[in-house]
Amino acid sequence: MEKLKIRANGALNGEIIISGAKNAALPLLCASLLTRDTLHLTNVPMLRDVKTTQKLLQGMGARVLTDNVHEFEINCSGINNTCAPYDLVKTMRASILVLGPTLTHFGEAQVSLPGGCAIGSRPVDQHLKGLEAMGAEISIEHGYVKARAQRLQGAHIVMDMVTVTGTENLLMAATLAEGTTILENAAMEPEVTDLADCLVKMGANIQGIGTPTLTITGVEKLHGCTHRVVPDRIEAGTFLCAVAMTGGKVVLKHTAPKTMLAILEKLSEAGAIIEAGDDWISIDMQQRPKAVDIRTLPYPAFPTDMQAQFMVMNTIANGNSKVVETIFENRFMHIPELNRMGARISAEGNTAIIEGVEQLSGTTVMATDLRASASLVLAGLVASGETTVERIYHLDRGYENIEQKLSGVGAIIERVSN
Ligand SMILES: CC(=O)N[C@H]1[C@@H](OP(=O)(O)OP(=O)(O)OC[C@H]2O[C@@H](n3ccc(=O)[nH]c3=O)[C@H](O)[C@@H]2O)O[C@H](CO)[C@@H](O)[C@@H]1O
Ligand SMILES: C=C(OP(=O)(O)O)C(=O)O
Repeated sequence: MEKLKIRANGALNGEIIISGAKNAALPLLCASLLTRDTLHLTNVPMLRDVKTTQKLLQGMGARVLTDNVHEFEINCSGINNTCAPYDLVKTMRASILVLGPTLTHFGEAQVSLPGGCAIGSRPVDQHLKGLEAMGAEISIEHGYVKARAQRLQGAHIVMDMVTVTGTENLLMAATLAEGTTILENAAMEPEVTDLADCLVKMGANIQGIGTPTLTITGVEKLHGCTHRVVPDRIEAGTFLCAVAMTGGKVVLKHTAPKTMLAILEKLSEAGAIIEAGDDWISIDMQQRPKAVDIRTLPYPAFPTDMQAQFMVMNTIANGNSKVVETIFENRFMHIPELNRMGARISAEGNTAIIEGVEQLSGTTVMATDLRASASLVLAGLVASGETTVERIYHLDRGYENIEQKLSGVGAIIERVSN
């Protein structure tokens, strides 16, 4: 099993290139199921979840024509199997994203139910309710969602809560449906917008992109296109938190600052000097961070995927803070591990209270989800002694070359296997 070993090495300085967003790349890859033509994606992050999606699509009959670093050409004209099996779905919940495009293009789909995971129960009822409203016949058999439809019909769907992959699934399904679909209370996350922009390039008719109401008029068929995956705002935010903790001056390149306003505002509140252009962000941190209160909410508010990283920053900040997690019911798995490193965090329900301490101390830690693992890496960058982060396969789902990127700006971090 691979681990990361980390030692504090003072301030971080230099440049980091940000990768394409995991949460955009996964639905974009699944959008290839909507056309017989080739979809050409660039700026695709080299992540475990991307490999899993590739395997999933190949298992259905997709051909990957180019699989260069950061570039995919994928063709789904030979799909001969409409099933997403449990073995792959259990390793990546985003596999549910094949449901909408497969059903609308091929008239049927079977996708293993993803089940709960470390951060919460994460049901997919809104995905299913929306597809049923569009005329799909859906049953749950032997742990699989089985869906059928001659051709989906446009419908007016009001989602009960803001769901990112739910919006993406219904959006993709509606592009080939007969008539007009209105999706209300749609997610406005930049990754949803990126998917919608790509679908429009493929010939889809979508109005209201970037708003909570998406109006999609179905077309007979979609075609191929070339699309660049939007930068990963969560990867960028994670590195900004690292610098806010260690101090120093780092420039992030290939970013999309406009998609990160809530994150950048909180970092400024913590005392960081932030500057940004169209595709770069610089952070200059010359003081101990000030504690900041956080409440996670759907975009454009503060993202749940940055909660653990801000919490770890707060552990060494000046002052006390409150972090409220409103999206997932069990997303505090990092707290016991951070407390083992000397943090003072108490949690009740969805609220954590953090008392800032001067110093954390290194030890062996592990986490059961992606961003919790990231928070432990950040803790290791400032803790005394050595920190060993175990089970880093969680990190590899969402961070491309994290140890190279951090060591490039002066961190002491290495991957070891035993
Ligand atoms: C691959 C991907 O893009 N993952 C992101 C996506 O996950 P994902 O799309 O799975 O998360 P959702 O936006 O769907 O979940 C939001 C909330 O809605 C609930 N819910 C969702 C759907 C449903 O049918 N029923 C239901 O009750 C969930 O349990 C959760 O409490 O958005 C999350 C929230 O920004 C992020 O943390 C994940 O990184
Ligand atoms: C929760 C996350 O991802 P996923 O939805 O893929 O589990 C995440 O990226 O933090």
